[in-house]
Formats: sequence, structure tokens, C-alpha cells
Amino acid sequence: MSQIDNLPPLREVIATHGLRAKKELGQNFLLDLNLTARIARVGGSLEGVRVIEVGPGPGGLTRALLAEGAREVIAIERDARALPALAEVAEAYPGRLTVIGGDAMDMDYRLLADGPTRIVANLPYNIGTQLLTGWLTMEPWPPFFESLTLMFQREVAERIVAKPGEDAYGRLGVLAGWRADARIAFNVGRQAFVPPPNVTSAVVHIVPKPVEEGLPVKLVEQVTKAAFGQRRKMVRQSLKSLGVPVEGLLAAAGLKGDERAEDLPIEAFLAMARALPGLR
Ligand SMILES: C[S@@+](CC[C@H](N)C(=O)[O-])C[C@H]1O[C@@H](n2cnc3c(N)ncnc32)[C@H](O)[C@@H]1O
Repeated sequence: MSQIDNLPPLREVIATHGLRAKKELGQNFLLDLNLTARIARVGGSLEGVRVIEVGPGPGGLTRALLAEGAREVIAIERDARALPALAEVAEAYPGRLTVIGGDAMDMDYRLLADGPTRIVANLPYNIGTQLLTGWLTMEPWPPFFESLTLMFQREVAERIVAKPGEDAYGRLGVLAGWRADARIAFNVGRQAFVPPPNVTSAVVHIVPKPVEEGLPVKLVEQVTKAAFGQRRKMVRQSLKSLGVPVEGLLAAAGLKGDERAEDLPIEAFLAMARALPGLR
């Protein structure tokens, strides 16, 4: 694919607008149109969909989302240097791109939803997990978005999709596995980015699923924080930091206490979270 619209090639956009990548903003740009189109298509057809994109930068993925048929894109970019380049994209797709100049960490994403809404982003690596945790812990659940399609470092992607017994299984895997179906769509090599990051990346696709009502995320997070805080220890020991009678928690989850957090099914963490208030 050599062209998807009448806008200048991304290398030219970067040169014209002086978008020298800044490390502190997690800037690793994607210039390959085949790759950006592939990311845009991970969640299926974009017809009629509003996409929220974090960190459009020079606009490569943004252009792919628009060219692939997204009804509209709301893009949040912190780097003011990128705004003129994005204004050109907005002009090429009249009425379909809104750029918010600001910090993605400060957004109330619910206010940005309108009809079928998805979040798609090549995330700045330094705030990726924090943003993901924010989206996965939204209330009410299922949330306003149909899906998340996100680029992470491969190691983070593995933690998101990890299952009990796997090395990468931890707090993030419990949270994602409890509230969503998450899969790695494909890996992306370092050379796909300008500049290349230090490690391989992967695109993760996450689709929320219904959960039991009335179980506060906070309680689940308290249990997983304690359990995985000392992941090599037996849960009888690691759960002590919760400051409640551990035997009551173990009983609620049908555990003996000699298990390790990394081997427990998600349901065991949920059962302990349900028992927490009664034990306080
Ligand atoms: C990995 S680059 C992706 C750029 C572009 N989407 C691409 O795929 O080529 C991350 C982008 O997020 C932006 N960014 C970094 N921190 C941000 C923040 N707190 N809020 C919004 N955007 C941010 C960076 O300026 C950069 O444009």
C-alpha cells in the first residue's frame, strides 16, 4: 500500500512539522500504511463507529482509522507540535476528526463516547498500563466502549492475556481476565517504529464481558495486590498484609493456604474479594 489518502507521506509530515521523536512522550511512530491499516481492522469493521485514539502524533494510525471507515475519530494528543499536522488530517476528512490537545491521563472518557465507541491506540509506553487499568476498572461495567485495540511492549501484552500458572500471570491478568476477553492480535517488530524501541511490541485486543454486579473493583484489587505482593510465597502468608483473618478468606475461596497466587484461578480472587467486607 503506497497511499490511502491525498495527504503527504508520514516521513514528509514528520519533517515538515519538525516532529523529532521525544523519548519522554513515548514517541515511537508508525509509518507503514499496511501495518496501521491492519491495526485499524483488528476490531472488525469500523463503519458507524466512533474511535477514541490516544496519542495520534503525526497521524499515521489516525489516517488509517479514517480511511478504514470510522464514522469519526476523537484523538487526544499532548504534544502541541503535532497539532498542525493533525489539523491537515482533519481538513482532509471534513467533520470526522476532532483533536483534543491535552493529557490522556486527565480525560473523562465516558464524556467522549457517542454511539458505538472503541478505543484504538499505539500507546506511549510510559503510561500504557496506567491507562489500561483505568479503562478496565471503569464503573459501571460493561463500560461505554465496545473494545480496546492497543499497542504495548510484548512483555506487557503477555501480562494482560496471561492465564493461571503462566509466568506472566499477575494483577493485570486477573483484572483483564475477570472483566474482558483479551488476546494478542499480532506482534510488531522494533523496526516498524521510528525510532525503534528497545523491545518487540504487540497489539492486544480486549472486549469487555459482563461481570457479577456489586463486587467492587477495589476489593478485588486489594486481594490481588496482597496475593501477588509476595508472589512466590504461599497465599496464607501473602494475604496477611490485608489485616483480616486469613482463614476466613481461604475458606471463602476453598483454598488450603499452601497455594501460590500465580496458580490461583481468577474465581478464587473474586471469592476472596466477596468475603472481604464481612471479615473487616
Ligand atoms: C507511541 S507514539 C504513537 C504515535 C502515533 N499514534 C503512531 O502510531 O505513529 C505515542 C503518542 O502519544 C503521545 N502522548 C504521550 N503522552 C501523552 C499523554 N499523556 N496524553 C496524550 N498523548 C500523549 C505522544 O506525543 C505520541 O504522539
